[in-house]
Amino acid sequence: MSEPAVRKPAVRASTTPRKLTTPKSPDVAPLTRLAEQTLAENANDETTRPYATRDALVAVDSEQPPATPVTPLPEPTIEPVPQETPKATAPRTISLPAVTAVNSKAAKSAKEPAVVEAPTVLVARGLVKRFGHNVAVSDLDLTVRAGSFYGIVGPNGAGKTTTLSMITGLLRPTAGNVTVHGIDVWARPNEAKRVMGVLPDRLRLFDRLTGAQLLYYAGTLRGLDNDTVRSRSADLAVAFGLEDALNRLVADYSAGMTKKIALACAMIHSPRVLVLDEPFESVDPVSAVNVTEILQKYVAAGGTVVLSSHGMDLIQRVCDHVAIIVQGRVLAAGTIDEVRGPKSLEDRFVELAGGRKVAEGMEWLHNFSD
Ligand SMILES: Nc1ncnc2c1ncn2[C@@H]1O[C@H](COP(=O)(O)OP(=O)(O)OP(=O)(O)O)[C@@H](O)[C@H]1O
Repeated sequence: MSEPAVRKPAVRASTTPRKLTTPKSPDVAPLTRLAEQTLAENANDETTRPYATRDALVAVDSEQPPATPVTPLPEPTIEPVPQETPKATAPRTISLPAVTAVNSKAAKSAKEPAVVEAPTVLVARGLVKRFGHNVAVSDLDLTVRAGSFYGIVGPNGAGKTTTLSMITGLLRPTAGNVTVHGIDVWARPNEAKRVMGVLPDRLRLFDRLTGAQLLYYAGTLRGLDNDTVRSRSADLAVAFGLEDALNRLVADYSAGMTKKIALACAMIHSPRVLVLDEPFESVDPVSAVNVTEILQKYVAAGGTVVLSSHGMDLIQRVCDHVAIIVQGRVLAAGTIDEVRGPKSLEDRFVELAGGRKVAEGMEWLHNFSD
């Protein structure tokens, strides 16, 4: 079968694969190695294979298949992707509120110029989504650059999930267009989906499979061979703390475990872009730290993460860029420091989202019924 071709954009890893320091947590070491190796390998691979298919990433005990035997799925047919120069898309400047003071952390500021210089990997222009009379997303623009850790925040019902669903080819826009790595998501959805790993909101998994089977299914669907799927599944299980759960049905997983196995499925083919809708929802603090570290190293190796979250502290700490969406529109976008100005991101968010509401007329709640 001929290998599909996807044009490799210039990302930081393509020139000088960055050497990562030994991770603090031994749990994420295998995945760190995986991300580093596969991204560097992809970047240097001029035959432009969409997924890294290393023969032996990490030593795997082939004597330890998933407890429930898995019938290998037939090799999926993957359409060749024509070599194509991505359209030079001039990023539209989203007007930012005047920033009078910047309270930047040295480390964050140091990496921002590199991100700003990087090529665009995700461009959304004029996105609109109407559900009947309800306009969920209204003329929304978004530009994400390679190697960026991009946060999307907004109040409930702001249109974050709707936006991410349109970006990832899961929900057809009423108007507008999206390109990922120069590929028009809605004109060439199969090609666009190959370069993305997606964690949708309220994802319905095939939960009558075990975790191992689900990972196997995800990896095989993405065109990985048996050995690679097994080795990566083992790495991902360790990284997400799911080793002991791999042989249990996903239906019996807790909410956080389900989120983590879905996240693992999104990452197994080492995509260039990860689009994650509320990846930390229900995830315990220790796992959240591990997941964050994995994503940070993925970004450091040249990957791009776009995630939505209600965790302002997390976004401020982890992301280099943020967009605040309110009522389906981007009200502010840019580096974290540009958007928040002299305030905390949370205060800026609350201000843009309409301010805090003072709860009045709730005296009945203080007169207990018993
Ligand atoms: N399938 C649908 N049919 C009708 N309306 C929808 C549908 N999906 C979303 N909406 C509406 O679109 C708007 C945006 O919803 P969306 O789920 O994108 O918000 P969100 O920012 O992700 O919210 P949250 O933070 O609560 O997850 C809401 O008014 C919602 O009711």
